[in-house]
Amino acid sequence: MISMYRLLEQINSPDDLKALKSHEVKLLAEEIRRFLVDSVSKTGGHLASNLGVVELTLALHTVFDTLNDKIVWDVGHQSYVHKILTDRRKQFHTLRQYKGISGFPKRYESPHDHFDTGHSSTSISAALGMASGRDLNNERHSVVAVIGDGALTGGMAFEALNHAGQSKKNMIVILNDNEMSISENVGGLSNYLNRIRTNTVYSKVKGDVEHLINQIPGIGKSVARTAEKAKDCIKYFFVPGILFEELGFKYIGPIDGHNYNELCKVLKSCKNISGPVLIHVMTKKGKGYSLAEKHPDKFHGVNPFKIDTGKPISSSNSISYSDVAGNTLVQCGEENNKVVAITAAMPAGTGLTDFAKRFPKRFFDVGIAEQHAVTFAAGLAAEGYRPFFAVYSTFLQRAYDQVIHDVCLQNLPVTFLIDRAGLVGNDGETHHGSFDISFLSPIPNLTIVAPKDGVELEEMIKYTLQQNGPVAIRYPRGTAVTIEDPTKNEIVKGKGEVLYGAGNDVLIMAVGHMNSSALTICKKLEEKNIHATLLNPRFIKPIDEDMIIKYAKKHKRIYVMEDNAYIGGYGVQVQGLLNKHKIFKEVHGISLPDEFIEHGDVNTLYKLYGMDEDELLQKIVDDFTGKSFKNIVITR
Ligand SMILES: Cc1ncc(C[n+]2csc(CCOP(=O)(O)OP(=O)(O)O)c2C)c(N)n1
Ligand SMILES: CC(=O)[C@@H](O)[C@H](O)COP(=O)(O)O
Ligand SMILES: [Mg+2]
Repeated sequence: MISMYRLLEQINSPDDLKALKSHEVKLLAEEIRRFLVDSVSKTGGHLASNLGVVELTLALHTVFDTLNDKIVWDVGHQSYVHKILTDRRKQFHTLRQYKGISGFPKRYESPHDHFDTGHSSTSISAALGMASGRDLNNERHSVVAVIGDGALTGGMAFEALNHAGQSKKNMIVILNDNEMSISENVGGLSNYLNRIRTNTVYSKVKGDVEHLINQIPGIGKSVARTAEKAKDCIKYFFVPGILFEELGFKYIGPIDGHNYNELCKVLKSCKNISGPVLIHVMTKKGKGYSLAEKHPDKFHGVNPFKIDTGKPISSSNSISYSDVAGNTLVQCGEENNKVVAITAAMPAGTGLTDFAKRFPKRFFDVGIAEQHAVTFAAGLAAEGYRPFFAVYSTFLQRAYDQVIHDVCLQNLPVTFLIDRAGLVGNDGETHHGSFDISFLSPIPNLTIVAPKDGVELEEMIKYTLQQNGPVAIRYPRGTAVTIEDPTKNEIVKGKGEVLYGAGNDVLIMAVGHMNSSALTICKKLEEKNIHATLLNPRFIKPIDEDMIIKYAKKHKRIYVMEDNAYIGGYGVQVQGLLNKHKIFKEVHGISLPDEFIEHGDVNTLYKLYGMDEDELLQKIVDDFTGKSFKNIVITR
């Protein structure tokens, strides 16, 4: 039987690709698209972006030798074809699984991966650094950054373009323009690129200028005639890519990003151009799989799905924490017209789609620009609005100074809806929200809360509107659980709650959604005649000193469970409090170790780091029955 991947099976390295004739490469492109859809439909991952870069990646690996030439993939979610062509096709069924290949470039994974990515807009900076290092070493290889139109909206990208244009280093920036970020791309740059794509830049501006001049009473007509004569300078100023040319780049494009032969021709010629070159390629996100072409946003990041219908294999009607946040924000927006919502190019992922539809004037998608988003929110707050910036924990890391300098220092009422706090799973090291408690806790004026479930998340969002300062609310990726709450306490600043109280043996303090498994553990301990108390801190900051001291004094063993790094986490803060009150008891931190956590499904990772129910229960029981008890923070 003829294999579906007759050509692809011959490709075990880029040298095998270079041996193909161009008509064979076109057939190979079709096989790669079939392989991508088939494989990602089983594993999940980033599909549409990779379908859009098949010919581009083939051309790159035809023209360059990536054992010597260096390619940096911005975000890196579109590097699957690169991985398939560089010795990882056979492991592709392990994509993003624990101990499988990563969904992003990883230097540890292959000599063809020259820079790890995952967060957007870093590629041009990294490539310029690599080009500068090359020149200092008197080497001569090529350095290429592949950046999408979405990633180009990130401030870092402009910082790098600015520097590269002036430094005149030999490097190539390939702008992969598919008019999409995760959702529709936004911003003036995106409009500019679209004008280039549709070649209306010059005619649009010429018309605007003439209209403007003719408006000038009296002299307008003669000036218009002068301007007519000067049209060359207008034309020059608005020819495609002039923005990049003015920054010091040689602009090439726009070219068809699906025409392999044209791409090879352009790349070959650009290899020898001195100074920085920007090649503007136009591609279609999702190309070759009609459902992804029609819905590139829905097929940006997918769970395993049925190829014929595009429907997820395991569909659930469960409500996610992001849904709860978005729904609550719509409620708040109905009642308070000062409520505004901000996203940095992640409206769907952060649950803001409904708010955007309901309050288009009070919804802002700033592009992949978290730093700008935070200070933009501060500006809105200074004008009397109540901004909610919904952002993944890991991406908020990029805007740390803006949180301190522009929001908290001025004590402005901005609320950070910190989604994906804790382990996110398959995206791995670059995407886990492992550090937000550690990096936010030292900031004065900032209130930090962690709801135990979806109900409390809703209450906490509403609570922030009664506050006048900045608040950070952290919650995880995934289904919003509901924990029966015996006390049903209202939210009081700086106050936690007792979720389970059965005795003085074990005190567990669980941060946020960790309360769900902590409650199960307490009940199982009871069956083993070990009497536990469970506290839900609710407030990471201000910490509930009275509650902690009161219960710490009474209990023999103290455990803090948090899906945050141990260092700078809540557990360390509790230990500090006990020491301050001269309560010399050890606080056992059930936290993330001082390591970057690899990719894999969340349950596997929690088990690996001793944070799942069974592991934890056993450890506490061992502790009580005298078996040696390692401090739970794992150091491998
Ligand atoms: C700092 C940061 N913010 C947000 C994201 C989430 N994110 C991943 S891909 C993406 C859109 C990228 O669009 P583009 O660069 O055009 O690539 P395409 O998927 O269109 O190929 C976003 C917003 C991220 N990876 N990094
Ligand atoms: C590549 C990227 O950064 C995003 O697509 C991210 O993978 C989305 O994560 P979620 O799947 O948690 O929304
Ligand atoms: Mg794009």
